[in-house]
Amino acid sequence: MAALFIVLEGIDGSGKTTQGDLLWAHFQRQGMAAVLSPEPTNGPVGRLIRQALQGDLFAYNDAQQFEAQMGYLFAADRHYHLYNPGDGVESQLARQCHVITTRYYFSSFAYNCHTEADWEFVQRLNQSFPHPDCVIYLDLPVDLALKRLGDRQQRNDQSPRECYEQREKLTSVHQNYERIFAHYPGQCCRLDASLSVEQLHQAIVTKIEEML
Ligand SMILES: Nc1ncnc2c1ncn2[C@@H]1O[C@H](COP(=O)(O)OP(=O)(O)OP(=O)(O)O)[C@@H](O)[C@H]1O
Ligand SMILES: Cc1cn([C@H]2C[C@H](O)[C@@H](COP(=O)(O)O)O2)c(=O)[nH]c1=O
Repeated sequence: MAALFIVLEGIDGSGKTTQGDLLWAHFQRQGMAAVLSPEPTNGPVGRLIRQALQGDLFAYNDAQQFEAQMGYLFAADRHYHLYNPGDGVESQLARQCHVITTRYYFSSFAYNCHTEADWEFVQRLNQSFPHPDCVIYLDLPVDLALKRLGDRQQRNDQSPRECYEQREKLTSVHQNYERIFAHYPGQCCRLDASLSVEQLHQAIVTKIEEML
């Protein structure tokens, strides 16, 4: 059985981390090797991205210039994510280890594109990267996402709020996801992310087990 490259996508607060952790634990219980491998990564470019998202880095006044810079950085981080010899996706799959990533190039289209020129630009930056075996889109209404992010922020008031976690941006991101998945040719599964944690986990496991 070939190892799977599985992507979880969705707006901030949709439950990607929660579901990724549960799917990883499911694989472990089944005696299958699996790794959680999020984007942005914890590699050098990923750490730079985190600084930028927390507003600590660039002094762009123009939002489009900021997004173009982020598009380059995310593509560079994705190359590292896929091909770094230590724990890159390619080497994990070669070791028969499933890879569960929260976010992939879909997020670059969703978050870093505002014009048709942006879509073409992000397409060029990511065109050489492989499609995953399956992308699971956790579809959550923006209002519910904002509530969850607020609740999470109250519980972990140490974690800085990131620049994209606000209504107007997440509304635009949600619309971009609709466009992406209306045309995506690969294996894709859209799930209602407002389901309970356990219901959503079971739906994901059912989808993945169809592929094993
Ligand atoms: N199905 C669910 N029902 C209710 N709350 C949930 C559900 N899934 C996750 N949550 C809660 O919502 C918040 C966001 O979840 P999580 O961190 O998994 O989302 P995320 O998509 O990884 O977010 P981000 O993209 O911001 O990292 C957390 O506080 C989590 O406990
Ligand atoms: C991969 C990727 C991510 N982003 C944005 C989306 C999020 O707001 C942040 C951090 O991601 P997290 O899941 O909240 O940890 O990064 C992006 O703009 N473009 C991308 O390609």
